[in-house]
Amino acid sequence: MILVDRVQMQAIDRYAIEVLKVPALSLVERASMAVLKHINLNKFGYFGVVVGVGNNGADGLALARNLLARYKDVEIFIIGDVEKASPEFKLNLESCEMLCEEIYYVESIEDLENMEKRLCNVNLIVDAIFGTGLNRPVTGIYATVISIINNVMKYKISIDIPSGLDASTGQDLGEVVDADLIVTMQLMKTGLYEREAYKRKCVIEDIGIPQKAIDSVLYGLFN
Ligand SMILES: NC(=O)C1=CN([C@@H]2O[C@H](COP(=O)(O)OP(=O)(O)OC[C@H]3O[C@@H](n4cnc5c(N)ncnc54)[C@H](O)[C@@H]3O)[C@@H](O)[C@H]2O)[C@@H](O)CC1
Ligand SMILES: [K+]
Repeated sequence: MILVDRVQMQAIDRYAIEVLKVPALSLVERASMAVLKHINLNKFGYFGVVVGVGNNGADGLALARNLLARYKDVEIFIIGDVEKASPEFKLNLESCEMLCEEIYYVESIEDLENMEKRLCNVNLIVDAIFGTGLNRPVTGIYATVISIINNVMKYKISIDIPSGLDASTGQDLGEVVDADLIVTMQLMKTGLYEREAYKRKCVIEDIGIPQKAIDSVLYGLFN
């Protein structure tokens, strides 16, 4: 099995997008469909999707859009400054806004209380706050959001990595989402592999990153 750390995964993503011209939006879409594949839609019908504003959040919004397209009930909670969001996030948000009336921006104590109350009603929580972009301790509102997610006793799926976990070292960078299932994209991350408790809950899904991007970054081929 190939293992990659955070920096290697980011370099592979970048190579695929910038050198091999794979559209970032198509990777995000594939990531969302990879997660959807692991959701039993006969069992789960009401979803809380909690997103940060990077591409992990974009994966979450694309998943929300695909669930909404199937007439599922979805509530979306956004943490962070949308002005600074990635283009893939913004595009998916525009579509979610057309399909979903339940989009909540979590900024204040009241917003946190509202989120907690609402998450108690859903059947499944999707964690799309941080992925490989997490590079420092989780503090403030992010830490509170993760502890609320952990306190709500619902089935939880983390996209790529449980938010709060260091993708390279497997260290908890503060609060970490206690996921029931982790759908990690394209390659196993060292941080997940090092921690038995996370490794057990992990599935790896191909999202269409060409092998050439992996060979170039990991083995210096094609440079
Ligand atoms: N690069 C790409 O285009 C792709 C990314 N994908 C997804 O996107 C993720 C990576 O996306 P991003 O690089 O946008 O990063 P993330 O979405 O993981 O993180 C978003 C941003 O959070 C900020 N941040 C980091 N640590 C923080 C902290 N402790 N508190 C507050 N903010 C913090 C960083 O500035 C970071 O850019 C992957 O894990 C994967 O899920 C893949 O789905 C497909 C392709
Ligand atoms: K995540």
